[in-house]
Amino acid sequence: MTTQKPLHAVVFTLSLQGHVIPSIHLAIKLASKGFTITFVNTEVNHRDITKSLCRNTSQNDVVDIFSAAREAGLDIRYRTVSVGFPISFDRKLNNEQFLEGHVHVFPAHVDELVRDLVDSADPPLTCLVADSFFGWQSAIAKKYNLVYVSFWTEPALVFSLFYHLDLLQINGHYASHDNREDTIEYIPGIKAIELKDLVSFLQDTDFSTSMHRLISMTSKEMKSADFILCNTVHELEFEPILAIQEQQPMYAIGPLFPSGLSNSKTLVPTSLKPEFDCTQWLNTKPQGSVLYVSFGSFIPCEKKKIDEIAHGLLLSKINFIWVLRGDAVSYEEPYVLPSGFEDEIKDRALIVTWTNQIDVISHSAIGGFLTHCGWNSTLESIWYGVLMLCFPLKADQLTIRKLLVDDWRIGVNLCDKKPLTRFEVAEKVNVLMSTKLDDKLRKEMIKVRQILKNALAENGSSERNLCQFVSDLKNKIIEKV
Ligand SMILES: O=c1ccn([C@@H]2O[C@H](COP(=O)(O)OP(=O)(O)O[C@H]3O[C@H](CO)[C@@H](O)[C@H](O)[C@H]3O)[C@@H](O)[C@H]2O)c(=O)[nH]1
Repeated sequence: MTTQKPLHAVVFTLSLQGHVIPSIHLAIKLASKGFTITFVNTEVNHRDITKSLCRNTSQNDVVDIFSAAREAGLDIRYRTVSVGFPISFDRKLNNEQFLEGHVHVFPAHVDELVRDLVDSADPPLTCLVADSFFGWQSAIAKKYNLVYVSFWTEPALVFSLFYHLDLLQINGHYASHDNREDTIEYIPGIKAIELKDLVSFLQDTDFSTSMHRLISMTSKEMKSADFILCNTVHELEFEPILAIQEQQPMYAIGPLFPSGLSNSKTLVPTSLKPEFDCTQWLNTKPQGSVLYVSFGSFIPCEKKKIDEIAHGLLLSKINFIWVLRGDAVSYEEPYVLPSGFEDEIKDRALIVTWTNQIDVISHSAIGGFLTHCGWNSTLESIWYGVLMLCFPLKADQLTIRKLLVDDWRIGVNLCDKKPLTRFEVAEKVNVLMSTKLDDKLRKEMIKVRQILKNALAENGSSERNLCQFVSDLKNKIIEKV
């Protein structure tokens, strides 16, 4: 039996910038393969995207972020869902409460929306695609007889760590009070990883928190997915991918970027904050002379370290753009730069609260990226061949640093010697910015960049994997009806 109607998938994303961006690009990719997509943004994401576009709307006005995509011929519908808190609820200041609601209250709102789609959508809803970090996907998919696709926005290596949480636990490397210094060599598809390179949450000694309940649920949810989509590239991470594929169908379909990257003003707005345009300033700077500094969208850094980075940038004498969020060091109090800093750097630096990162790192004036090693920033930097000075803060960033510096050798560690000093910052920035074309680091970057480009080329691995996924999904749906 074949189905004539297009596949209809509902896509759910988290209220986090680093997850919304790849989820939107995934939705566009699936729609471009003929899917009907209902993309569900949280109300908070929707409000922030709308605000960042400076539209004059009230909370109830639904500005459909996919309208241009639809005009371009894609069947993407747009809905919003409450996460169970009033829109004014500050997630950053009440994280425990938020995570509890995420697991216990949010699912009721999701259920209501999915039920409505199941009852009325045309073409009929057949598939639920959701970020892997929810706790309710498999139950809702099962209830409505939908195929469940888990979407992983981080490297496959990190997926594998969460997937094998039970192994880590049995061996005393998770949820254990021993601070063992061993190298972990028993996870299928991971040759060796040191404890310090595990995702920060897996190194916690207090695992009674909501975050740890969520981690445990995530690990279980992954195993009940019909399919797993991962924003990575097979050739870069084939060992963990092949090991997972022995258990479940996993497809590396990354990097998930705006369609037609040459024009970063994509069909669909993805930014949760207003963007400051840096391109005019960059146009005045010589090629490769500017360091881009950004630590992602929400994790704060210790004030002492940010102060050392500020002084180190001063000492380095390098041009730089620094995305310094108001909450760079704390959600309670805005960060204040050392006195006199802005006067001293005014001819060679630009400090902004948010920008269009792709516009910045694709600019020829950029010569390096001081990054927190978020996975999106990492993929974007590789795509544009920008060398990275790695300063992971938390979460998977510690593991991504290992990939960049130890495995692929395309990044430099910022903090080798603890504590971080301004002198180390200045020294490493200068080393990074003076890297020559024939240096090993740059040669390795060219190779890794080519792997990413090949993956997205016609008949490249990510393209093939996506087509394979669509075909396997169709078969699964036929099996289900
Ligand atoms: O001024 C800025 C700064 C960032 N970005 C974009 O924001 C995204 C940031 O994503 P990422 O680099 O992954 O960092 P986080 O926001 O910290 O992302 C979270 O989500 C990622 C994917 O799951 C994880 O790898 C990170 O550790 C986690 O903190 C990227 O696409 C950037 O291009 C901008 O557009 N403008």
